This record gives sequence, C-alpha cells and structure tokens, in this order.
Amino acid sequence: MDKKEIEARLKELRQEIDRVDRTILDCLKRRYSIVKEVGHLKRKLGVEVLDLNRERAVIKKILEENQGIFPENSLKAIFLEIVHTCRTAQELQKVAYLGPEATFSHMAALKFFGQAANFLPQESVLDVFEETESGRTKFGVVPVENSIEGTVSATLDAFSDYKLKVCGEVFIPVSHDLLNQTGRKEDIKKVISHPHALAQCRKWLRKNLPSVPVEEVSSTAFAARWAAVDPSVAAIASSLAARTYHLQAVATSIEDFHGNVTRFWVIGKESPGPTGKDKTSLFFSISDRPGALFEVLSSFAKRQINLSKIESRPAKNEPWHYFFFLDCDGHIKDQKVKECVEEISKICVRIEWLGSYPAGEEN
Ligand SMILES: O=C(O)C(=O)C[C@]1(C(=O)O)C=C[C@@H](O)C=C1
Repeated sequence: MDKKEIEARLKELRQEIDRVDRTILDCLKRRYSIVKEVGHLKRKLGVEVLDLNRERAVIKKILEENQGIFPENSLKAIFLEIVHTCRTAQELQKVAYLGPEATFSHMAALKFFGQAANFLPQESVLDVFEETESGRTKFGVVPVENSIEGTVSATLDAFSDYKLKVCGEVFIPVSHDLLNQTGRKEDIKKVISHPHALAQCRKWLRKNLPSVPVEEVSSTAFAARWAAVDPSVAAIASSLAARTYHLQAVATSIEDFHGNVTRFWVIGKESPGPTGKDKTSLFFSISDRPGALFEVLSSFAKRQINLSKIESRPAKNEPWHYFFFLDCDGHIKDQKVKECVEEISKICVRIEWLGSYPAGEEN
C-alpha cells in the first residue's frame, strides 16, 4: 500500500467507526426508553423497580456472550454504567453515604450504584441509618470492616436501633496519599486524617515526618477539605479526594501494609432475593451457660455452612453481656441456611436477621 492508499483506507475505517458509534448511540437510546417502559409496568404491578439480581444476570450474560473477545473488565465497567444509567429512566435512586464528598464510602457508593444516582453525604454512620430508615433516601452506604483495623463498631451497633437490612456488599481497596496544596513536604506543619488512616500510615509518618504533629478528624475527605483551605496542613486521603479538592500529592500509597481493603454494606428496607452466590448476616445473643455458643456454631458446621466472620460486641444495656455478629455463605431462602437459622433461634435469647445479599467482588 502506498501512502495515498493508506490514507484512503484510514478515512474509510474512520467513517466505519462513525457509523458503528451511531449504531451504539441508537441502541443506547432504545435501551433507555425500553427500561423506562419496564419501570412503568413494574410500578403498575406494585413491584420494586430496582432489581439487583436482574442487573447481575444482564452483566453475566453479556460477559458470557463476549467470550473474552472485548477486554472483559472494560466490558463489565461499560455495561455496569449502561445499566446504572438506564435505571435513572425509571427513578433516580437517592443514596446516603458517610461523607463528605470523596470518602471511601463515596467510592463504595459509586462502585455499587454507578455515576447516575443522587448521592447525599452524611456526617455520621448514624445519619446514614437515619436517612435510610426515614425513607428520605432509598439506600445507605456504610463501612463495616477494614482488613487491617477490624470492625467499624458504629455500623454494627446501629443495627440494634434501626430496622434496616443489608442489601449489598462492596469491597474497596484502600490506598492513602499524603496531600497538600503545593505537593511540597517542607510546607507541612501538621498531618490530619481519620484515626484509621493515621493508624494505617503510622510507620511511614514516623520515618518520613517524625517531628510533624498528627491530628485526628472525622474522615479522610474532611481532612482533604481542610487541607484545601489551610496551606500548613497535609491530609491523608484518597486519590478521589485529591481530584475533588484540587490537592497535590506529596507522596502516594503511603500505607504501611499494602492489600488493605474496606468492606462496605449497602443498607435499605429490603434484602434482595437469592442469586446463588450470597451471604447472610445475623446478630444474636445467647444465655450465659456452658456450650451455648458451641451449639450455635455446630448448627452451621453440621450443615457445611461456611462462616466468613464472627465477632462479639458488648450489649450496651447489660454489663458483661455480648451480642454476636455472624456472616455465613448462602441466602436465608436457601434450605440449609433457613433450617440452621430456625434451629439456632431456639438456642438464642435474641436473634435478628440483618439481611441476605449478593457477595461483593473483592477485586
Ligand atoms: O429488567 C428490569 O426489570 C429492568 O428494570 C431493566 C434493568 C436494566 O437496565 O437492565 C434496569 C433496572 C433494574 O434494576 C434491572 C434491570
């Protein structure tokens, strides 16, 4: 091919790309209006408009049909965004999260709901529960545990006061950057962040900024917002916070342990139905006698139900009494989980089903 022929072919291919793009756009518009009609019909039937299981099935089918030809992670991201955006043709979901903007909870909310939702930042975990229970938002997103720091007790404790269910799970890798207005280390007179973030970067701070004082604040994003107005302060926060508050990175990935992940729960009024890859969360209390906890646990063991977490929390109204929080594989509607919960209900003084929900993906 000579230069002229190559240029002609290039022009032809670009025209072909333009035609394909128009077809994609037509398909997107068509999909959007079909989903809108589906929404009307679902409302007429009186069924919940949001159907996370159906969404999962849609994405799964697309990935299967692709047979690995289009890069898989990108295809998934594209279709997640398409489905999330089409949802807005039915209703714009209101979602409360632990704010301010650009917290890891915000990242988790974006991962679960996509860009097209009405995200409402809240000042505390309790406010997220409050907004969701009052119905001012349909869902809430709260941190539940971190792979290094452990449980977020405010979240677990809130379940004893609010009648909400877990309806989803999201994992967000936590990587911290040190951010200030200039990106220069010499300008830092104080480092501020959420206590968990400070703890996760303790060694780095001791080695690199040994004489600089640190101060705890309510969130990493609050720290970033502060650094954006105070040139003497550096915040430990996410790269999303850096973009949101126009900060420069003094150093990136300063966490002492890599592979740090936070697990979030999406809370709402109802848990979704079974998908085949679910988790169930329970909280219970037992009588103070030998073997009571053993009996509960053996009920899971004899049915080969895997436990992914068990944790005790003090019962606030009675000193030296405890509640247990437990996560197991399976859905409450799966026969063996159902039987197990029925059996342990006879052993427990109190038992609450916190929800059954599709297991989140850790990558
Ligand atoms: O299939 C449905 O029930 C729809 O409403 C369509 C659709 C989609 O975009 O595929 C949109 C929202 C629901 O959460 C699930 C799926």
